[in-house]
Amino acid sequence: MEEKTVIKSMSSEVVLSIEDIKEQASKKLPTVAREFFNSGSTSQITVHENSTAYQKYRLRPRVLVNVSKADTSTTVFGSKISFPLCVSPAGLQAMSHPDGEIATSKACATRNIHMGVSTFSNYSVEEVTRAGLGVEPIKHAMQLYTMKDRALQERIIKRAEAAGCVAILLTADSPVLGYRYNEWRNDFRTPAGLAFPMMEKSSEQILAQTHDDGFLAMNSDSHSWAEDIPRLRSLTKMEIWIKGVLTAEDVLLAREYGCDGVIVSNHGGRQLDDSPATIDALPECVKAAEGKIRVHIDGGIRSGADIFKALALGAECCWIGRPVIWGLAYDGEKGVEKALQILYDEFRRCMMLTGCSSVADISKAKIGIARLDGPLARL
Ligand SMILES: Cc1cc2nc3c(=O)[nH]c(=O)nc-3n(C[C@H](O)[C@H](O)[C@H](O)COP(=O)(O)O)c2cc1C
Ligand SMILES: O=C(O)C(=O)c1ccccc1
Repeated sequence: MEEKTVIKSMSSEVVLSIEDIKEQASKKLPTVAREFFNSGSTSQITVHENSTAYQKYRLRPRVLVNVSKADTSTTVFGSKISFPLCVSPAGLQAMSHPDGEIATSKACATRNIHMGVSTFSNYSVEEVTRAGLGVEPIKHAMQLYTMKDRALQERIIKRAEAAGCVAILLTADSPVLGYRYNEWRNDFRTPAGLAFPMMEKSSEQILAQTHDDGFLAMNSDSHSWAEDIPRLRSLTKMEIWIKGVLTAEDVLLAREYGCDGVIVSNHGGRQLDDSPATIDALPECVKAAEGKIRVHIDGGIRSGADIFKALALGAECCWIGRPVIWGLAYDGEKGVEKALQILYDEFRRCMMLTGCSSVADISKAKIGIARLDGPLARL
């Protein structure tokens, strides 16, 4: 009787995986917030496939390799991070936990990884960068939209640069928001009391609009490579990355326009549904990059093995969105720390068990494609 009680309480409380954190978050978040965070657009094809597409890859371990000095670290934005992961810019983090992006920045500093700051952050870029000043200060990248109000966009750029951000992540996949049933069904609005300081908007102004209308009023759908990239280049010394690339064609354009990197991303399946899982778009993007432009990836990454597979397919670094939001809902800063710790531990063990002593050892030779009708297909 007593033993059973112990086992039951352990199984309901022990949080060991990102899935566990998601489950804990689901218990804490109101339905409207949970649906806003977790959903993709229209039929939910892409949001789902972002994660499941990783399952077709299998690992090809090498044995009897001395991995006693396995080193998971890598360099991103010219500075060393503890493993190849950064946190994607996601707006409205204070809807998940009151400490929002401040807690995320502190957890990133504890784990020594970089962080993207959304234009729709509930805390200012100055506050968020300050919170990341740990033992080894981490780097922040400012996420930017192609905005209608160019003067406001310019103020955001200048503030980000002055606050110490090292890169702009230009979100290029959102001339309009994706078609999101949950937001309309729930008449989704930013909760009272939350502000968007980078948008220079108060809680009252925000409440007057739905998310969809607010976005429509803000974002420019007349954006273009030729108009926007040279303009941004003239405004800042920060690196310029294009977030939302899914094709070789756009990687070639990013190269042509002198961008520093691309993030292969479908916005976590929230924009164009039926676009490919990012891990499936990655190979053509890496090929088109020819090592001349950096290639990162986000979307659906939920384990250390997923990070390993993305690196094996040529990504230099991975980013995560929802796992951080779930960590925040679960336990604020500690919850994000936990999510990052899980991914770090899983990635490290994955490296060691596949016989990799450094991130540079992770290559195509370490993975294959599982087939129902035959042996593992080599890449
Ligand atoms: C709640 C939420 C808010 C987001 N807000 C932004 C944003 O403000 N700007 C942006 O470029 N991407 C935004 N994204 C997309 C993320 O940057 C990222 O591409 C995506 O979450 C990665 O997929 P994952 O959540 O499956 O890890 C958001 C995603 C979510 C889930
Ligand atoms: O919902 C999103 O995907 C997104 O990009 C966003 C934009 C503004 C506020 C919050 C999230």
